[in-house]
Amino acid sequence: MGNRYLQADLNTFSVKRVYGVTVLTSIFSDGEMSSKDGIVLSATSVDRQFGSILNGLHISSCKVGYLPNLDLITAVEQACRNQSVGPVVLDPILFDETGSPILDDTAFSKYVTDLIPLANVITPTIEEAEKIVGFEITSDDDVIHAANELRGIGVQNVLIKGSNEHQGRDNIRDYVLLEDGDDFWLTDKHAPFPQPSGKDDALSACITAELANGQKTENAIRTAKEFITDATRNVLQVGDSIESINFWS
Ligand SMILES: Nc1ncnc2c1ncn2[C@@H]1O[C@H](COP(=O)(O)OP(=O)(O)OP(=O)(O)O)[C@@H](O)[C@H]1O
Ligand SMILES: Cc1ncc(COP(=O)(O)O)c(N)n1
Repeated sequence: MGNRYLQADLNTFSVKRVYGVTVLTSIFSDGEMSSKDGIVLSATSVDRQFGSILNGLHISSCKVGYLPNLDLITAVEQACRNQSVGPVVLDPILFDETGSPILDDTAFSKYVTDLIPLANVITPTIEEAEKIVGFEITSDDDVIHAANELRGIGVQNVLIKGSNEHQGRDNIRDYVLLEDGDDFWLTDKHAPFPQPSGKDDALSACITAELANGQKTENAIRTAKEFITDATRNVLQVGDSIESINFWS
């Protein structure tokens, strides 16, 4: 977890009146996933963290983010499969900030085969969806095809996040394919630069929080997107250097 990513999750949970607890997989500075200076925790540590939060807490839903190696994927997969963690929202982090893949082939294969099918909702970017389904996405039809392929892997609900690179300058459109086969696009005006950080984590964290609050998946996704829209329009200037989405919009 970079120093701001985890906080974006917890700030979102708090605003949504959900009590958040965490299992840390790693520690690194913002934007330094690719550096060798970060710390990747052991599977044993992750097991113990799960043990401690599951001892006495009822977990209503669970967000899974950065998992940089096979051992951590296996540890989290086992916990999600064997423990009572509620619906799983999987936010794949498959590339570091330089665009290099994070997982080696064995770990990636495990991720796709064993972790993705456990997800109630998966929220890849277009690049992450391309990596998982194994073909390039250059059109709306490709996005829809990729979402169906992800459903084919076993994930129940898919949200593929838009990208202005693929969709033009004005709008950004996320595509949603639900378990029952219903699908829709969530369209938003592309917010002007500079972009506040935290949108990625807040989107999946908000879906997770809404599921914990008992919302149906479609409502959880729609509410989360509205939350991102509002939070992106009202940039929060924290000190001199941090431009964050505004969780309290
Ligand atoms: N420029 C933008 N204007 C409005 N919404 C955006 C913009 N960029 C991304 N979003 C929305 O934010 C959500 C998260 O998308 P994504 O993970 O691609 O963002 P990101 O730019 O990587 O986020 P961040 O760097 O802030 O964590 C999606 O719902 C996406 O549509
Ligand atoms: C631990 C971690 N690393 C990277 C990102 C992606 O962030 P962004 O969407 O800003 O690239 C993230 N959400 N969490």
